Amino acid sequence: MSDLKITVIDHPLVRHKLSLMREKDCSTYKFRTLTKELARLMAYEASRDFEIETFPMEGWCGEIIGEQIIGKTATIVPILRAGIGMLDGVLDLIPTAKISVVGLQRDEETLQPVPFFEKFVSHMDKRPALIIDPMLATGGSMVATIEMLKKNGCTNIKALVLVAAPEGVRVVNEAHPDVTIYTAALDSHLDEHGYIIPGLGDAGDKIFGKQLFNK
Ligand SMILES: O=P(O)(O)OC[C@H]1O[C@H](OP(=O)(O)OP(=O)(O)O)[C@H](O)[C@@H]1O
Ligand SMILES: O=c1cc[nH]c(=O)[nH]1
Ligand SMILES: [Mg+2]
Repeated sequence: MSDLKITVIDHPLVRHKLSLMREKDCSTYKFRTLTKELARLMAYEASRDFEIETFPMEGWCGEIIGEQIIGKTATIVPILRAGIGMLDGVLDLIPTAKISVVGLQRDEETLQPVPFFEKFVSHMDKRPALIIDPMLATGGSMVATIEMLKKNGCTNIKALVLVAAPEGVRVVNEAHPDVTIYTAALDSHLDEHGYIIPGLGDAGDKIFGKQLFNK
């Protein structure tokens, strides 16, 4: 696995919270709360390399040197549905961020992502983009999202996922080596249905409540 390009955020708080999410009977409320808390911690790490510039400012004791993040504010890109669960956590840290939305539904038979929605904010070429989705399984949904972002001019793209499968990381690395992936855990493998093992199960269903039927 050492050939995979991925940053595992193995902070004790992250490891503890992720284990709580793996519990068999984790409630929707608890799962949703932990998703938000983890997203907040991950956003802290993923924004570590945002560039800073200095500027003169008036402080209480006279002129001082202030610091500010350079350039246009980031756009957060939740992948519908499950990515919405991470949105508030990232916004806690980057409250001025703009939000672009991508809708993809993984076909349960073919495991291919089926696009159903996209809406991007202005100046995508000038903003860092932070894609959020709890699960990176085969990598199909992430690659499709990155392609949509690049088509709209994005050049600075990061992906934040709670759990990643090695198979999917490899697919994203090969298709888009410029994209940095952050995860709370790099798990073992995918099962025959494309679920991450040990993973979290169906993250969308756990955040929103189980779907009545699948289309
Ligand atoms: O890496 P992949 O194999 O593409 O799988 C990962 C995708 O599958 C899940 O979404 P799903 O399509 O189940 O939609 P949901 O968010 O509505 O549950 C998950 O949230 C990712 O978007
Ligand atoms: O393990 C997985 C794979 C795809 N989508 C999920 O919600 N979980
Ligand atoms: Mg789902």
